[in-house]
Amino acid sequence: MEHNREFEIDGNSNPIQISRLALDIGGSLIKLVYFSRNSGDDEDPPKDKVGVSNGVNGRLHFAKFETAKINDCLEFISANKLFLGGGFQHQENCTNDRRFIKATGGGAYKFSELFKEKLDISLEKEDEMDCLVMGANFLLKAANQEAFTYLNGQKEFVQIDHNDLYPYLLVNIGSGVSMIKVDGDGKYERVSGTSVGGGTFWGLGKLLTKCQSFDELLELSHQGNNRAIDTLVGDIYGGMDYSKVGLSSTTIASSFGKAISDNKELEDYKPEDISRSLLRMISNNIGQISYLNALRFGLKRIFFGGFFIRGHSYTMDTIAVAVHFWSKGEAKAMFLRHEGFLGALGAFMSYESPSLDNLVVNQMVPLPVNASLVTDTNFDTLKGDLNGTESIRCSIYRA
Ligand SMILES: Nc1ncnc2c1ncn2[C@@H]1O[C@H](COP(=O)(O)OP(=O)(O)O)[C@@H](O)[C@H]1O
Ligand SMILES: CC(C)(COP(=O)(O)O)[C@@H](O)C(=O)NCCC(=O)O
Repeated sequence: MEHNREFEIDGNSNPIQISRLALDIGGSLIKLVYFSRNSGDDEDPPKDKVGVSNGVNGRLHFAKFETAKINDCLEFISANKLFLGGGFQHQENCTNDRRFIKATGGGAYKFSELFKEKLDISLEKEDEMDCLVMGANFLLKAANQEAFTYLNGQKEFVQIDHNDLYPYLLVNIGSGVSMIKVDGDGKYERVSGTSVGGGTFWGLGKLLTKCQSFDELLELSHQGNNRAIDTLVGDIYGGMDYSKVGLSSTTIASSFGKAISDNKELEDYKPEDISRSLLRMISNNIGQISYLNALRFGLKRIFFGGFFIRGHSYTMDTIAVAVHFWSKGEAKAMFLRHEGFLGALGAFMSYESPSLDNLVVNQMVPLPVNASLVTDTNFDTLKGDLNGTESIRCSIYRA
């Protein structure tokens, strides 16, 4: 049995002690969150009011892998010995030294045997919605500069009032989309969802453009013009607005509508235009359904997470405009810097056992006022897109 073992990862010269790893194994991506206490860290541990050390400094690391390449993920965990830190054995029963990792998402069930077989690790399953909500609540309360609005190309961080956070709508855009009304810590209801999500964009986009990666497809959308394929109100109304019902000539009347009448084949359209229309169609649709659900429950704030967003300006702009348009400015779309890691963070925080490490980690959840996440100086918050393989400095305090 190896507890609190120190070892090196990432070629860093400082010994790093990994004390927690959690996974979110989704339909498209596997997300990893792990905490390291870096013994080379020159900062003093956090102290309480009377100067007693009451926490640890360290780093939260984020990484992701395509679910289809799960073997790369297993190799990463194994090569970096991420499962060897303290607390990975069942502490409440000393005779049981089964190694386990907290895991959420459908893959925690699907790949359970594979983890056992390849790494001799049991996946301790945590409910996906529980984890999403736990991760979102934690970030909204504990992390600095986490939530932001995006309108007219401007990103603006939102100061979250901890006493006025609930209720809100959490929209997680992964392979599919879940919409969750959140009323408090552990208090939520999944009120809606749609199968037209990130998997749809990537799947259809791959078929229609022959792109080989999600990033390529997203990059293409930058250069495209959706008017080449979408039918606009003006196309139907002879260049005019349909002002009586509030539709301007530039509003999309029918996504991909031009493909019917253009008498063109798929090859006649530019892949960048296809990508742009697809991204717009899906983002618009999600924005609209989200707003309708917010309206259903009288919610004014909608937080969007999930890796579909990828801090991509056009995606966020489309979603924000859809929410603004349909709500006539009443509801607000907000995005999260750690968008894709909500579930993994929730799983990370669900460890429970009485060692110091566990105690410290557990304190992150109920006592967010005392927990602060400090942004790594290497990470430019304004550029966004925490893409995986980054880390953030993190001080975790006890009460
Ligand atoms: N590198 C990538 N590879 C595949 N999909 C990606 C990538 N980056 C972002 N995505 C988008 O993110 C979606 C998955 O989001 P995520 O929140 O991880 O959901 P899931 O838990 O279903 O895997 C994909 O369907 C795709 O739209
Ligand atoms: C089944 C899921 C919760 C799985 O989560 P994911 O891996 O997509 O993040 C999600 O894909 C979803 O909510 N789909 C939409 C199903 C529906 O409400 O129609």
